[in-house]
This record gives sequence, structure tokens and C-alpha cells, in this order.
Amino acid sequence: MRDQARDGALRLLAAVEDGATLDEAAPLTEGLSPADRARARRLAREVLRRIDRADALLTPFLARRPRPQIMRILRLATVEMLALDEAPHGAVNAAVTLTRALGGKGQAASGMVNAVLRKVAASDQVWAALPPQRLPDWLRKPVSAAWGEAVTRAIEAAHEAGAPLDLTPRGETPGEALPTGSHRLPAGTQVSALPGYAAGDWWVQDAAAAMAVRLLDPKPGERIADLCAAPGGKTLQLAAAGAEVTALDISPSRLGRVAENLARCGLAAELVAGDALDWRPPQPMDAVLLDAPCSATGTIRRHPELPLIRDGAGLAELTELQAHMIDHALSILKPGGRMVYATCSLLPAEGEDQLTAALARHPGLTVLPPQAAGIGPDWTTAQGALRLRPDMWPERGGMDGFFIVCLRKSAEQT
Ligand SMILES: C[S@@+](CC[C@H](N)C(=O)[O-])C[C@H]1O[C@@H](n2cnc3c(N)ncnc32)[C@H](O)[C@@H]1O
Repeated sequence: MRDQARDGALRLLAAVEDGATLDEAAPLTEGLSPADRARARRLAREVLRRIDRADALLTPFLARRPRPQIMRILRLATVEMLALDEAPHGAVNAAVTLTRALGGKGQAASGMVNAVLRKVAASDQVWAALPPQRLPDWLRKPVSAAWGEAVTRAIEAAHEAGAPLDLTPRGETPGEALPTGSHRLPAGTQVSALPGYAAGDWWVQDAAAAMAVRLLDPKPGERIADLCAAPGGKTLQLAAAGAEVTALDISPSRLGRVAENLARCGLAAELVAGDALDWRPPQPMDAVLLDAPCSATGTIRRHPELPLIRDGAGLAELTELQAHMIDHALSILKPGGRMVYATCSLLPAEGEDQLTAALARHPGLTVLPPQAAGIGPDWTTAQGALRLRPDMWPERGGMDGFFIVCLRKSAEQT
């Protein structure tokens, strides 16, 4: 019988090599059962987290580099055996079957695949000594310049480890309560099977992402604009706090997900599909949340394909857009109003440097030091922002990378 999940994983890996995200590649596994589809995606993610490590182990066993399809099969079996505790005979047999299914060239290569993977199966000590996958240079350089080599390596280790499932609670919520208020469950937990999902007692949101609204500290009745709202995790937090929320997003389809999430949780917000830079409220807002579009390099634990398919191109346009959005957000805020600027990025260019530049452009703008519960001693920057990184909370399973700052507009400004 064909191994549908492994076959699906190989198709996903091929699509990522062609530059697709795993979300974009998802239709390639549409014909699979839900369980096989989920397993295919999990296998693909686990391989993407360890391609360099698998290649470093495999290369000495290969007389010459095989064709891409065969290399993907070798990587998958290597990761299954050495990182996912799959029994060698099952992983090797599956790899040989998948190789044979490639036709004539596969038939010819199946003996080599079998022999190489038997050596791989006996290489657990070599595997354990290999370092986690390095960030690509365009990302590694600024990360290492900001926090040094040891932190960069710890971030790389956290990327390999993947991400647990975090929930933001509203009612009764499963999982371990974290110091910041989020709840945590093991990676791979099936979300829709958890109690309270349909009732909207909680929603899925990384513990770091949940900190943006905690820093804004919304009050009941405050008029708050969520300028980049979809899929809506932060909109839900604002609405649950009793704020009168206007949630904007430039993507109508993504805004549809905000509507679905609000409906599931029995919460309300005004929804506006459009460019935040064009939107002006009838009266200035009490507070604004700007969870700006960014490189998403803080989410590599969940999206391990990002370092492979991005090269840092477009970063200058993104940072320019972020700066415009900060200026626009301040222009729709009442004097003395609060604004949170957040990006799920590891790059200081999208965080610390944006704050420095915004403070220089807007005399009278001040940083409100983070006050929320559970903030670790090393999370706050000298400027009073939160710098969250995947290597933080290592004993609890890490968190996404985020930069978050709460700003107060001068009371004198008009
Ligand atoms: C980081 S995501 C927001 C995540 C969201 N705040 C949450 O917690 O679920 C950034 C969002 O910004 C939206 N976006 C990008 N450019 C925009 C613009 N000019 N105006 C409004 N939304 C924009 C994207 O469609 C995307 O949904």
C-alpha cells in the first residue's frame, strides 16, 4: 500500500524547494485523509527544520549527490529515524518503496537508498553532535549583531525544537497556565478536539503574540483601532476586554477569518476591509494597536520554510511601510492616547530601529514601560520595549520572536 502521508510530505518539500510556503503548498495534499494530511505537514515541517543537519550526515555516505526526489526521500527517512524515533526498518522500507515508485531511475537507485539509510540508522551519535540548522546569512548577521553568537545559536536550537500550542484564555481553558496568562499544550495537540473550542472559551495565539494587547491594557468602553487585524487573535483580546473595537485589514478574505473568530467567541467588533493608511475614524481613537506587516521571522518555529524561501529582499519596502503606518496610527490617536507597535520579527530593523526613528520623528512621544504580569527580567529593552525571542523560556518550550512597544502620544499634540 502506498504511504500517503510520506508521499504528501515529499510533495510539500518539493513545493518549498520551488519557493512556496507550506500554506501555499497545502492543496497538493488535498486528496489525503485529514489524518494523512496532518501527518504529511508535520513530517515536512520536521524535515525543513533539519535539512542542513540531514545533509551533513548523509553527504559522507553518498558517492555523488542524488537527484532531488531521491535526496528528499533520504532526508525524510533520516529525520524520521534520528529525530522522530521512527523504527529504522519501517523508515528504510518506506524510503525504498517510495524510491522504486519513481520509475526506472528510482528502481536503479533503490539499492543505494537502502544501503545509505542503513548507515544513517547507525549514526545517532554523529547526528546528536551536529549543530542545529543555521539561519541564512541575511538573517543571522543582524540577529548575531544584536544579541551575539550564543543567543543566535540558542535561537537556532529553538527553531529546531518547534512550537507548543498556546491558547489565550477567556473562559475555562485547557493546558498549563503560563506566568503571562496564556495556556500551553504540547505541540501536535488537535485544536478542534479540545474542550471549549466551539464555545469560544479560548483561541490559539502564541504566548508572545498575546503580549501586545496586554501591554496596551485595553479598558472597557475605550475606542480602539486594530489596524492590521487578521486573523484576529488580538482583536479577540481587545473585544474580550470590553473595548469598542474597529478591526481593519487590507485583505477581505483574511478579514473574513476575523469575523468567523469573533462569531465563534461571541464577541463583536466593527470590521473594515481596506488600507490602514487610508482610514480615518470620525473622531480620534483612545488607543491604536498596530501589529504591522513584517518579515515574520519571529515565527520560524511554526513556519520553518521561511528561511529557505526568503532572502531578505523587500525588507526596505516593509520597514518604510511600517514607518508610514506608525505615523498614520499616531495621527488618528487622541492627544495622550496609547499606541502599541508590534512586529513578529527577529530583525531590529523592524523593531528597535523603528522605535528609535519614531521617537526622533515625534517629539513628545513617550514609551510606557511594560507593566503586564509575568514579564521576564531580560525581556525589556533599555528603551522600555519588549524584545521577545524564541530562545526565551527554554525550560517551558520557548515563544515566538516579537518586538512590542507601548507609546503615549503627547497630550499637547493635536
Ligand atoms: C501580522 S498580521 C496581523 C495579525 C493579527 N493582528 C492577529 O493578531 O491575528 C499583519 C496583517 O496586516 C495586514 N495588512 C498588510 N498591509 C496592510 C495595510 N496597508 N492596511 C491594513 N492591513 C494590512 C495583512 O493582511 C495581515 O493580515
